Amino acid sequence: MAHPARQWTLRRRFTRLLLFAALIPALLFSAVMLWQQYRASRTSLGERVGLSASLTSTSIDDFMRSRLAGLTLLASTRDAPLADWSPDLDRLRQAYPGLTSALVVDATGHVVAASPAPPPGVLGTPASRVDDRDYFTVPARTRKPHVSDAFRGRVVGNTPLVAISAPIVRNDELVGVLEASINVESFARQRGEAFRMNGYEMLLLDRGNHVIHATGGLPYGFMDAVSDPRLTIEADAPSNTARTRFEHDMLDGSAGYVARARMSSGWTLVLVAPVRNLLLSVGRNTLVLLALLMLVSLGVLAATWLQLRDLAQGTGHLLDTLRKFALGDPLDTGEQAPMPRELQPVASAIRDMSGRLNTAYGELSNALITQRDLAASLQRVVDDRDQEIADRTAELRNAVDELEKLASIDALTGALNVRGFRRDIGALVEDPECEDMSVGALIIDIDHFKAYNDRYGHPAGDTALRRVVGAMQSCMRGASDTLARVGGEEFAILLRDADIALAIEVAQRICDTVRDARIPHADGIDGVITISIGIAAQPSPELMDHLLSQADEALYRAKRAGRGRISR
Ligand SMILES: Nc1nc2c(ncn2[C@@H]2O[C@H](COP(=O)(O)OP(=O)(O)OP(=O)(O)O)[C@@H](O)[C@H]2O)c(=O)[nH]1
Repeated sequence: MAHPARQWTLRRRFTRLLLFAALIPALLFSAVMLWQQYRASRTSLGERVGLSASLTSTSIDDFMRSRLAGLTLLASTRDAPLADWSPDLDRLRQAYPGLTSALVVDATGHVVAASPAPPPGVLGTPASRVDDRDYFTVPARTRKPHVSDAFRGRVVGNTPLVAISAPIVRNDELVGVLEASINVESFARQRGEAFRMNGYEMLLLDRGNHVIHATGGLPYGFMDAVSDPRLTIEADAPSNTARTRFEHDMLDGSAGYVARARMSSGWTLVLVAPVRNLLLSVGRNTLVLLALLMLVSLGVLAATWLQLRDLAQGTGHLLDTLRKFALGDPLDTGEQAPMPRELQPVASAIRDMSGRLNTAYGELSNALITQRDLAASLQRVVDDRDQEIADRTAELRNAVDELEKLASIDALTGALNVRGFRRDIGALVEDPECEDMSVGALIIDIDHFKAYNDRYGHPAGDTALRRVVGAMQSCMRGASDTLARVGGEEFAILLRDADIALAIEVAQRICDTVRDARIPHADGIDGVITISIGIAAQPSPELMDHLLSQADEALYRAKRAGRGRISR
């Protein structure tokens, strides 16, 4: 079975083409680009986080070194008794912002001067002993400046602190330690917030891997011990060297880069950069790209739909024009109609075609008129010929009928001859309406006709024959009776619808009429021509030869009985 042709529209096909030929490749291309961008960004993130860790650790080191230099200078140059250093401590704190407090500790670990000034009565008490703090014990032991681990203030406040300290040595003897506490917030918070704004987390660990500072995204507080080996760095690592690794399970399961840098103070700076932010960035780029693609596609679709609409209007106008032209209207390809220039050649072609069609139509009409005239004249000739043939046929038929008639009639007497008689008998036998019709037959012979010819001559014999026939015909009932000359002076009469009685009646009348005609015949009966008649009849036209034979036998009997009579 033939399938109907598939229907499609330019707009739907163009939409599919745009989808398959442009949008899907664009999406694939975008996916590859975004994947490459993600890979490059990931690599770049690793490099950046390492560099940032290195720079930040150096920056914090510089911060500490600059303050430690001031502290060392003061510790090595001041000659006044330790208890009188409070004004120097104040100046030191003014010169180096970020110093929360400054202390002068004697060689036994007692605070002897402080800035800001402690509550009255604190100095000189056990509460002012700091000989358990590393910022005292280390410089006292090593006679070198020192940067402490994290601790909380005891004498002045309870804030998260680190300390820098320098030994006070006079004449090669330790007389005390100059110490300054630095609020961790002063050098760590701003840096940490800057990193957080970029999606990083910052962790600053002291030598014992206790937290000096941790940004809000990390699960650590001040002085918490950090044992995660991915965040710490071995003790013998050189300073200012960032070590960056990619870890798969950081910060609540997110993967990310971890950069660790050992500082000259012995602290460790850790930066964690989760790639989740990269994924968010890639996701944002993806959304922007998709939105851009969508806008471009919608723009292309809108432009194409408008073009197709204009094209459809133009072609629709041309089709209307052609339809009207086909219905007989004059052609108007729309000089005024809005039509794109691309369709103008089509309109021009239609105009040319219509011109040729009009010319061809005119020529065809003329040819049809000529052909119609020719056909009419030919028809007239044919009609004339037909009429002529019909006339000739009628004449021939009449001639044939005449010939037929002549061939059936005896030329001497005008009665039917044997051929005509046989034809009548045949028609009677064949006629179904005469199937049950009784028929009678008379066989008639002129008596002593040889003698007549002998006495009066043959021409007189012919005349006598014609007179006898005339007499017999006068006795017949009409068209239903047939008279035929079946021999030289022998006749037969066929009587339709006649039984034997009627046949006898007609035969007797004929016999009497011929006698009464009184045609002189000196050798005949009573001096006139007489006839003898044999009669037969039967109830149907069947076996006509038998009927005629019976009549012939009856004639024989009439002759033998003396002639001039009838016999059955
Ligand atoms: N004039 C003339 N004579 C004819 C014609 N046809 C036949 N005859 C004659 O008719 C005669 C018939 O004679 P036959 O047959 O002997 O019979 P018949 O003399 O009539 O004697 P029966 O019939 O016995 O009374 C012959 O002499 C034929 O020549 C014809 O057309 N014209």
